[in-house]
Amino acid sequence: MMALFDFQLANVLIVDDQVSNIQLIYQVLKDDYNVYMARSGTEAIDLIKSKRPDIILLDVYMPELTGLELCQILKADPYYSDIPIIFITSFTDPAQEVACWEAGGVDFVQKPINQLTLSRRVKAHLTLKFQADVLKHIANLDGLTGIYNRRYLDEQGAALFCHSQKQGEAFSVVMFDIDYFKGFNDQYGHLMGDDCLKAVAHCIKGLVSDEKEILVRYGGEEFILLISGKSKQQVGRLVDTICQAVSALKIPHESSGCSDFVSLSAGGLVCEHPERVELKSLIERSDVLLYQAKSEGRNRAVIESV
Ligand SMILES: Nc1nc2c(ncn2[C@@H]2O[C@H](COP(=O)(O)OP(=O)(O)OP(=O)(O)O)[C@@H](O)[C@H]2O)c(=O)[nH]1
Repeated sequence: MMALFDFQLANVLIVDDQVSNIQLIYQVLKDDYNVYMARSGTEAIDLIKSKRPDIILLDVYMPELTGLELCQILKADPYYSDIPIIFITSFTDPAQEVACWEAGGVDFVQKPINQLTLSRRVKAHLTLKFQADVLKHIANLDGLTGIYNRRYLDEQGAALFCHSQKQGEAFSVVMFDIDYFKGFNDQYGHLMGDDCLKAVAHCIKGLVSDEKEILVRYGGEEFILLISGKSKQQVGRLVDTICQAVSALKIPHESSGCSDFVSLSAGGLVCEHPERVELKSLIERSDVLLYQAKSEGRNRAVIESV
């Protein structure tokens, strides 16, 4: 049977101030995973940012930043909170065990380390983590078009917006809507309507970059694109490219009052200083601009900056 997850791609981080402990754990795991090692909490934070480990094996007692403190820091950060942390402990005091659970650890391995227990625990928690990742991914996708859904917008849109605010980069919200889509459904039927939605979503997605742009299906025939770090001119060019690409699909639309083919209207707001506003208000204002594009004749984009 084919393995469901490729464990060899898993990144495992060992954090311990004692080289001998690191070496012992490394020997147990090195053939099965990508193993990274840190000798202090601060070194670990750098590796966590650059390698984004799938699991962390963390010594409880370390000078400066302790394992408990590092665990608390990671659990408080939504970006890292889902990384499972297994504490490597030598304590016998139940109160310290409680402190590890309260800090957010998922499990313990006692020193002296039993190698089989260590490797089984790591495998078990990696399996749970990968299963959770898959479920989360599926929950964030729109069932019809396969692009992200509104739930993803709520989670990751906020994260991208926050990133722009911190970096002081422009942030834009663009709303797209298929013109006269009710007429399309009435004329060609809902199944053809579904195919049209899929084709349009696929077309837009192909023009969007993954890193600093988020595309979601917002409602029935509405899509939202969030863009970080682009000027009004750049956003205008991207929106034109998207609208032209959808028209170039040449999906016949006899009930359209503005084109022979399926077309888009778009409303976009480019915010030069996102630190002064809320994402919700940008979405509302881009909706007003979309409405303006509709009332000015459809098959067009209205882009403004604030
Ligand atoms: N086939 C299909 N149709 C959908 C889906 N979701 C929403 N719709 C349809 O999309 C249509 C949206 O219609 P309206 O909101 O009146 O907008 P419109 O006809 O596009 O008019 P304008 O936006 O003003 O150009 C409705 O007929 C919905 O039934 C879907 O998943 N599949």
